Amino acid sequence: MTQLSAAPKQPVEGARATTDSSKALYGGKSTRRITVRDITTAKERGEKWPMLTAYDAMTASVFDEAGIPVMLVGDSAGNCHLGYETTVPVTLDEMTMLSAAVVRGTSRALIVGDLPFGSYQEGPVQALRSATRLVKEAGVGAVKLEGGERSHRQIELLVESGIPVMAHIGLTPQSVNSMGYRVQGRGEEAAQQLLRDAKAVQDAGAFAVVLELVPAELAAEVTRTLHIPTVGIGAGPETDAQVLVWTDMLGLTGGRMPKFVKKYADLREVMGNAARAFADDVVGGTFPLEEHSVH
Ligand SMILES: Nc1nc(=O)c2c([nH]1)NC[C@@H]1CN(c3ccc(C(=O)N[C@@H](CCC(=O)O)C(=O)O)cc3)CN21
Ligand SMILES: CC(C)C(=O)C(=O)O
Ligand SMILES: [Mg+2]
Repeated sequence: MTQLSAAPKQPVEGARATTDSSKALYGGKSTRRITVRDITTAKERGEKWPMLTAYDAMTASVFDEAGIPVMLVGDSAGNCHLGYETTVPVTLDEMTMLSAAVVRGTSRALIVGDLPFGSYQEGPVQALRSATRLVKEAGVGAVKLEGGERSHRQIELLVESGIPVMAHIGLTPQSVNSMGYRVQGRGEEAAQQLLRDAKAVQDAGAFAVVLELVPAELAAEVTRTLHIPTVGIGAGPETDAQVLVWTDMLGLTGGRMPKFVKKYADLREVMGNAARAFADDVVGGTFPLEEHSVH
């Protein structure tokens, strides 16, 4: 991480207190990495927390310094970072490389690596082999996989083996070819299935569960029912945590956004303007100037 080492790894004492977006989770003092246990006890204290995706070391270092306590190396890297249409083609090799970069770019956040499609569906042994790569080669502190009841055996073996698991139920994008991108849990039967999925992943030992694109009232009920934290995306305001895809919330993704996205900046415009200004300068001969030149 030589390129990034110019930025202080351990922020100077005092500077952090006012800028930290998650003081409570960090206890306002510790410089060690957040652990799964910190996340669990946050629910007992009634603290909400933010999670963002990250796919590279530099972006992750920005969020780490901003005090984001948990980062997900999401397989949304497929469409947000690698140029695929969906998350389906993403490979375990790609997730390992991106996860390693995010771990190198951070010193405080808990890093969760997403297991990509095809790396755990064969069964618990395949799941353990894949998760072990993310833990050993990339250094993630936890992994995430999609599916409730259908993935409970995978979750059990990973947890037994010492790998913390974040589950993911509701809309599970790796199943886009069979379920589409539709709201899940609407209607009594679908709501009961979501509740069964939530209990199944908790019983299997997951330390947290993502609820994606489910009605707010149902997400609130799941959050009250479970003792593990719920992480919402398009799941209303009552979940214990919220996650957004970083390129969506910073306005870089472009195109039509899902309804649940809040855009906190327009990096697409900022970066486009900068690129156009550079191009104009070069074409017009106003860059470089004398001050940018060596003799
Ligand atoms: N850029 C990006 N942002 C995401 O949040 C995201 C990804 N990519 N890729 C992986 C999954 C896929 N996700 C998606 C994809 C599409 C919709 C979508 O079209 N939602 C509609 C609602 C459809 C309905 O009403 O049933 C919307 O308008 O919100 C939602 C989540 C969430 N994840
Ligand atoms: C949307 C989140 C939960 C995710 O799985 C991803 O970014 O891949
Ligand atoms: Mg994902």
